[in-house]
Amino acid sequence: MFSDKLINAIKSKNNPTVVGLDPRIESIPEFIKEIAFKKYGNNVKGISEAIYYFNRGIIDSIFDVVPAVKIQVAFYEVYGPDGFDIFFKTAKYAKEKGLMVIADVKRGDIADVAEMYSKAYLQNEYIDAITVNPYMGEDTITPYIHDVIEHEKGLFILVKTSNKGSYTIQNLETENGTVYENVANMVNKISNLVKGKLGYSSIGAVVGATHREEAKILREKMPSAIFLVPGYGAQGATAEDVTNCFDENNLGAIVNSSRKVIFAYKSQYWKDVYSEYEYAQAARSEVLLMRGMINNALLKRKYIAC
Ligand SMILES: O=c1ccn([C@@H]2O[C@H](COP(=O)(O)O)[C@@H](O)[C@H]2O)c(=O)[nH]1
Repeated sequence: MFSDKLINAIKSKNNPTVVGLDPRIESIPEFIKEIAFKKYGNNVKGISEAIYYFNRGIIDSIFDVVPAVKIQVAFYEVYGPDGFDIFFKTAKYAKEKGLMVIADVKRGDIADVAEMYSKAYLQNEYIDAITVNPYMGEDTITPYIHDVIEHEKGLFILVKTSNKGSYTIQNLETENGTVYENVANMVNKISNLVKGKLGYSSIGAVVGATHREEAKILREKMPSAIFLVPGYGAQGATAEDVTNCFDENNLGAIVNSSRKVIFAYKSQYWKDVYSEYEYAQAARSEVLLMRGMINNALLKRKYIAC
């Protein structure tokens, strides 16, 4: 079952983080673009191949220390069929390296269309889980559950997103609490249908790292859901901010960082240590730093609670 596999991978790597493969062509090292453009031209094919070369470097450098990667489809979709091809090739490459693969596709549509999305992603052998948008209602989530069970896949449902604008709709008060609390109640109900041996569900929630207080409420509302937590690093959230997403066993959450890890070689912190040729080593150093910071913050929280 997806949840057992993910929790075991987090435990064995002692690392509750996921690296986001959100490649922006302008931030990819020049040497990679030169190679790819020379071979394929400075066009969507050349760009897609540059992205694939870049992703492979990152994956080779981090696969032994992180449990999973999250691939944001928008950065591939933008390059049409060539980009889409690289999206699935990246998923395959990561999977073959033993990583779990979360496809961040944020789908949401009426039930019979959702069934097609489910087939496209949850029935793909290289994808372990996807993100979905529940704001069209519970009936639009139901079609994915069959594939979650049948193919042992995972689902992360948007509950409280990391962006500032999430307040305008998700924090609206209703007679039964905020909108996001209502969505959390729905996720909790659904997640209880698919619990693994370790007590966690394969149906989890997306909870932004940028909302410390909301995370506390949500952790209580969805005790068996694994939280996928974006917003760490580039969006400003810190290791202390994410601790409320974890349960009393310091499990039950996986924190994503995309730009800050994959383009670490360009950052203030690492730019004098690594050249562009060493972009992948820089990513590894950044993710190890992130692991250390989060694990320390979790330990500190445990000691304070004792
Ligand atoms: O609430 C959400 C849900 C998803 N995301 C995704 O996470 C990454 C964040 O990238 P960073 O570079 O680490 O900021 C990106 O793929 C988003 O689509 C999110 O940010 N917030």
